[in-house]
Amino acid sequence: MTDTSAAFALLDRIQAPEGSGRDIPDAATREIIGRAPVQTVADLDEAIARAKAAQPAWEALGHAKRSELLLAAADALDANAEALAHLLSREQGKPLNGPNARFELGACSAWLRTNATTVLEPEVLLDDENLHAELVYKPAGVVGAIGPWNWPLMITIWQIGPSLRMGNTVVAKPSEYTPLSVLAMLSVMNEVLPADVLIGISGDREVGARIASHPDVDKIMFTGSTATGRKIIESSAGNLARLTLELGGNDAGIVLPGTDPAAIAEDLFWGAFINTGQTCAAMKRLYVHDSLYDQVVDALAGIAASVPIGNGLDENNVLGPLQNKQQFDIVSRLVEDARARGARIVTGGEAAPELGELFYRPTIVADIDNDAALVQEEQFGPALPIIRYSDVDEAFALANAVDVGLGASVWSSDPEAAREAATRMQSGTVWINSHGGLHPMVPFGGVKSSGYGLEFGVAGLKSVAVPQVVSGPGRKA
Ligand SMILES: NC(=O)c1ccc[n+]([C@@H]2O[C@H](COP(=O)([O-])OP(=O)(O)OC[C@H]3O[C@@H](n4cnc5c(N)ncnc54)[C@H](O)[C@@H]3O)[C@@H](O)[C@H]2O)c1
Repeated sequence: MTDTSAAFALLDRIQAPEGSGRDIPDAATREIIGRAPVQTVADLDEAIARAKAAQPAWEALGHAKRSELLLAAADALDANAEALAHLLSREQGKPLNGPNARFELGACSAWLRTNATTVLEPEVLLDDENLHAELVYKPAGVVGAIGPWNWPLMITIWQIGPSLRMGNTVVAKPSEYTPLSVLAMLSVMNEVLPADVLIGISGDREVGARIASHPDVDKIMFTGSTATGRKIIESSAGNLARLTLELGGNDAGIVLPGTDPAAIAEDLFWGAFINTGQTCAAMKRLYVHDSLYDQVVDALAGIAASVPIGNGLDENNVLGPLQNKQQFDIVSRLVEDARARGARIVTGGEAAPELGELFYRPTIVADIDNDAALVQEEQFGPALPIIRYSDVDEAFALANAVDVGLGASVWSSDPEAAREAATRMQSGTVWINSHGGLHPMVPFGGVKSSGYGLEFGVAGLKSVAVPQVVSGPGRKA
């Protein structure tokens, strides 16, 4: 096990005084690692008032100075990356190694640097004899950022980086499952940012609901479940706050005929099992052509049965526990339902209590009907149902026959066929021969009930701005 003392030093900055707050367990061992402050709606109101008061001066600093400060915040994150990764690993459960905690910290500073250096220029709409019209982008004002527990640091950065870059101030509420690592990260960034530009608030859903309905919140960046997204739409109706909603998904992958299973097996596996499957844009169901079905199932089962799983602080492990009991129960229930329906559990399909209370073995389920709950619901865990198909059109029809559309993927040895097939997927993003890869300059967002609005790149800056048309005399004036 690695040394966690630096992580505890960060924790001491933000946790509630002894005898108060809410105990937060280590996801793997269930030991209590710290106490989350329990802030109230009154605390939130006060935080929003401070953020509102700080906004004009932050905007007035200008792009160059804000960029400089955000780059300094990214440096501060890098300097504390190892400590934050340890805290994240304990609280969230993801291992330090693999595409997990250290990877998440690396993504945080990379995204922040891209935000800091991306420029949103005014757009000239018309420039003729009579009229010059352009669109300029101004900060929305105060942004309320509400995040989930699966990639808590990275998703918080996705929400706050563009917001700060554009001159908004931010009140950020982490999930009640992972408040400590997010508050610690914000405290590191606040070493270099002006006071009240970025305020963390640790509260429950009541506090989240108040952010959504608060008259002084101008923009809400929400990432979480579709059910909560719907509530936020309702709560924000009164003040018409602008919304970016990144919601749940049920991503499909389709392996087309003529693909080499050995060449894609590792990428298929990580496309589904990254972060123990607790990833919004992880592959949650895989459709494989009859001609390759057995080979793909065997290859994935071989990886699933041998991948190192256990406590995230052990450098050997690359998969950890489920983050919380609720999620553990959902995955267990869906796999049991598949078993009861006669699906074949090729590997896994059971808890791993010798590793800890919330560990579940990576699970491959074959010969499963498309209408099984494990296929139709967002299982958000380490279980991949693999559905056999013989007709490509039918595979696309089944893949699209859900009410969500976040990511999707098409796998083929023929790049032309893959490109042609890709656009048939009803999803915000479709990847070819990979699943889930994101880039800070490439927009990301969902369609259907996976939400609306885009994050990342220039589109992400627009989403935290309000456009204004400036219209004046044309060239002949
Ligand atoms: N589309 C994406 O980019 C993306 C990314 C990550 C996770 N997700 C989705 O998030 C879900 C998992 O996250 P979760 O379980 O933390 O989601 P959740 O909806 O339960 O909670 C998310 C956040 O909303 C807050 N909240 C709860 N009720 C609220 C209310 N009435 N008003 C305002 N805020 C409220 C919670 O306190 C938490 O901070 C999955 O469905 C996953 O697909 C989506």
